[in-house]
Amino acid sequence: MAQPSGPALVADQLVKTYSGGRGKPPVRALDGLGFEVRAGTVFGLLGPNGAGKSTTMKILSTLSRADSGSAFVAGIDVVRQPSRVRRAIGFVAQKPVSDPMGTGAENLVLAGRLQGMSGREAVARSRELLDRFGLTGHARRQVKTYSGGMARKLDVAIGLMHRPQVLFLDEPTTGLDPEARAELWLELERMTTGENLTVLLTTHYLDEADRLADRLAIVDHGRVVAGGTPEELKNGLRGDAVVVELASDADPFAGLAALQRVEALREVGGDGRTLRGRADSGAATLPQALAALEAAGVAVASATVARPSLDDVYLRHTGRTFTRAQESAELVLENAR
Ligand SMILES: Nc1ncnc2c1ncn2[C@@H]1O[C@H](COP(=O)(O)OP(=O)(O)OP(=O)(O)O)[C@@H](O)[C@H]1O
Repeated sequence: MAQPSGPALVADQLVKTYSGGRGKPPVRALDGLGFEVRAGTVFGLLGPNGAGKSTTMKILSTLSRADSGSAFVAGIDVVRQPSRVRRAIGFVAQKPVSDPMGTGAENLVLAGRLQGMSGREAVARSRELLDRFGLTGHARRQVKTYSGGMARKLDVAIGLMHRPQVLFLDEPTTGLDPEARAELWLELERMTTGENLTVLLTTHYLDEADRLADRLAIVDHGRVVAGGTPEELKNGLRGDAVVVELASDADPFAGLAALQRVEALREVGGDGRTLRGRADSGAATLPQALAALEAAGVAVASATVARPSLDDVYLRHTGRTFTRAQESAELVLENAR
């Protein structure tokens, strides 16, 4: 039975092994992966290529079956009632689904009709979505004339035609230029507030996860290695970096001694005229650090506070930087071809 008050998505102890093919060992794509997503929120699965994000999405959207474990969408068991799950979800795959020869409006209406909407209903909903995604002026143009960003927005609109409760977005901005990415982010933010949707998003862009996801699971080798809001994950690293550049005539030793007296600052150290420390709240500690330096008569040239990034979080939980993990995953895929 559906449990509207429960989590919108549940993945519990999912295991999935693919046969490696022709003498190669099997691939354990999921190794006990689990998470829960609250209704009306955006949940991000963040991990490099091959981490198991798409496999998870396929299992939750009934396109694939787990070897063991369970999964529920809007309280519905994906194995027991797959057709009910399909009605409750929209799926925006990495590859475009629209017909390039059809217009934007035709594609939307067709998608609505395929989902069982009446002609009138489909036209009304398509107009609403064209407007929401800023495509009204292009509704009568063939999709083959659309830019990458416009085609992507249309794909998302197609996924939303039947007003799903849960939308799956598989790497929505891969392949888009930075400007089109930023624009799609804005649209996605608007969409989640406007439609009261639950969104499961996979991405290998740290900035995308940081910007769009209310909560995140960092996935590595088929397991969730860390989870929380982007802020919680970054705060888990215990502190912002406070960096002070001293003026050329300042005494670095006096500066160091002054900073060591600031209670909120830990791990104080220096490299030439650059002094640094960590603080739970960099913004609150920076004025104290500057006051301590001034009182000690040490002149400052500049000062900055840097928040820990999701890359730092990734490094902490997987032992390698995200960029490095992504590069080695790409190398493995290259060699497998
Ligand atoms: N149909 C399949 N047959 C064999 N191995 C597969 C299959 N699909 C996925 N895999 C393997 O399972 C692992 C997880 O793949 P998955 O596509 O879920 O990862 P991902 O995190 O979504 O990566 P990507 O960002 O590249 O889509 C990888 O090692 C992949 O090569």
